[in-house]
Amino acid sequence: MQSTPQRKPLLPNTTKQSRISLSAILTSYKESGRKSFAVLLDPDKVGQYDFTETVSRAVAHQADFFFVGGSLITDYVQRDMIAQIRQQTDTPIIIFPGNSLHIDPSADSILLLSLISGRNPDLLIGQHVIAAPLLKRSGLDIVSTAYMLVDGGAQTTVSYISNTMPLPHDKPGVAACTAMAGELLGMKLTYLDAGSGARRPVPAPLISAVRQAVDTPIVVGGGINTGEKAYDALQAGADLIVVGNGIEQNLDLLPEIAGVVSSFNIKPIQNLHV
Ligand SMILES: CC(C)=CCC/C(C)=C/CC/C(C)=C/CC/C(C)=C/COP(=O)(O)OP(=O)(O)O
Ligand SMILES: O=P(O)(O)OC[C@@H](O)CO
Ligand SMILES: [Mg+2]
Repeated sequence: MQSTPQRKPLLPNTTKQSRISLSAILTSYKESGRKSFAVLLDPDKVGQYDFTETVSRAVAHQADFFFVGGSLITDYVQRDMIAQIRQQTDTPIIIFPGNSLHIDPSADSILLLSLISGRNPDLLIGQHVIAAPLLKRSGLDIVSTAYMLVDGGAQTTVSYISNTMPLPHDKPGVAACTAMAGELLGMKLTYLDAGSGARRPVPAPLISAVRQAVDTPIVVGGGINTGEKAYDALQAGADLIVVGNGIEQNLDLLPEIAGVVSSFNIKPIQNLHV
């Protein structure tokens, strides 16, 4: 019998290994009670504000992560943006993708979002099938994420683009069951998002209900544009908060957010008497 000749793969397997595991970092932070914050940089808005200034201020105020992404990306700037952040800092860069076109191996991690609050099969599994071979080769740290949109008081870009209905903001039980399903399906992070620029952020009772329902780290974003809103989300059980528009519009929000986050991280002084 003739043996089939072994074909050489057209492309070599990637040798790049991501330097981080975001879910391991967030899980260990959660276990030690440490809270963190990420600054969201939208490649579509790069010409609209001084992006390098935002990065250096975020670094000065010890932002834990940079999220890079948007529902739409209308120009080829994402890669340059990542390179620019790398020039300024070692802070991990996480892609927050709107679709499979946004995969870029030059980042550290990518949130593999499955939009489990909606019933759009393309965003539950379709994009993932298309992206799987590229993701496998990318060397990126891939973070399986239960992504849930929560009604933030107005139509947001994400709910329009995703053609999905967000979870009702006053039904914490529905949110808790949805988050539980995501965790049982093996997703490593739970992300509650009121949508970028939301009029009202994810309500505290809804965050608390999800906190009680799952053990995964919880990320909360959308409409966090004051220190008080950041405090409320963290106090209700968020492990990581994500701030985009608020910082784009007002850099002075950065020290405020950083102050709130670190107030949760200051441990009470131990009793030193023996
Ligand atoms: C399979 C891969 C690689 C990705 C799947 C991607 C999925 C399922 C995305 C879910 C739906 C979606 C469109 C998410 C986008 C989230 C995001 C990056 C929001 C950032 O805010 P913008 O929506 O750009 O807000 P602005 O209106 O403020 O620009
Ligand atoms: O732009 P903002 O309103 O901060 O929202 C960011 C949010 O989409 C991240 O979850
Ligand atoms: Mg955008």
